[in-house]
Amino acid sequence: MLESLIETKDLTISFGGHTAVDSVDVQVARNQFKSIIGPNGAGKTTFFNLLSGQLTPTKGQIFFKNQEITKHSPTERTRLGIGRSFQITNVFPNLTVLENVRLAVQSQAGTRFQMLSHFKKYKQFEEKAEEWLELVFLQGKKDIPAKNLAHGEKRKLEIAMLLALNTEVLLLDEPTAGMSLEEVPAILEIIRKIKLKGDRTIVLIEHKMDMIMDLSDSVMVLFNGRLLADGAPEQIMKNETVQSAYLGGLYDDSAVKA
Ligand SMILES: Nc1ncnc2c1ncn2[C@@H]1O[C@H](COP(=O)(O)OP(=O)(O)OP(=O)(O)O)[C@@H](O)[C@H]1O
Repeated sequence: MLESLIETKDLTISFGGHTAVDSVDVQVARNQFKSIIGPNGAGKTTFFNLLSGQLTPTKGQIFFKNQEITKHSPTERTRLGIGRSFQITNVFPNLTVLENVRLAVQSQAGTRFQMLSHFKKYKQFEEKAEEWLELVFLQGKKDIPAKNLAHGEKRKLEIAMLLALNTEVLLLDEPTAGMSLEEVPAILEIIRKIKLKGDRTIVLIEHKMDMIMDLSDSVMVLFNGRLLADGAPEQIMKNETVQSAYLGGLYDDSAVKA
């Protein structure tokens, strides 16, 4: 039995009369790659917002390493080890790509570097930032202002900034959203590299099914806020309830084809 790193129990949130996430019991094991799929409006992003602390549930609980974190703020959760991909709004547009990542490195460094001189510290932060930029294929762009990056490059920068926080868990919300088709393989490659390092637990929301099948150890399906299925990718694809939800005309199937 894999150790469960994140666990939700009866996790529920309602907005007015609408229950966006409805009694979800789910477990994510340490170093597992788990994907969340489901039609538009199924509750995927809301579920993420509950995990990362942007939203507080109406009912139910969230545990991280067996500690209840249901009421913890987003900052506390990041400190504990749950990181969520930065949105473009968290990027300083006028700072260079390298400076943005260096600041993220610095923000998690805490007191570890206190003994070093200011200059040495700065150098170490910068070297670490360069490593992350190399991993996301942005080393060639490190000296340009973040605002001058193309959309796909900004998404790579967000991933580098998330990696720089060194959290055990990475919550990735549609990293390929809004990208041109040519940009998608690079993102897939970056995520595969992170997975292969083997030291992170990754939860991914994606509409691209080939990517889900390629990367996931486990897939959970949300439908109308409810957990419809949860299991190995091949099982999920064979699951009749999932098939009828996806293929039975209950929703726009562009998500499956994409
Ligand atoms: N703050 C909010 N206030 C009211 N309703 C909300 C709020 N956030 C989400 N919802 C509703 O909850 C439902 C789930 O939305 P959510 O964005 O989580 O779906 P999703 O599965 O991520 O969809 P998509 O694939 O389109 O991103 C939707 O009906 C949405 O309108």
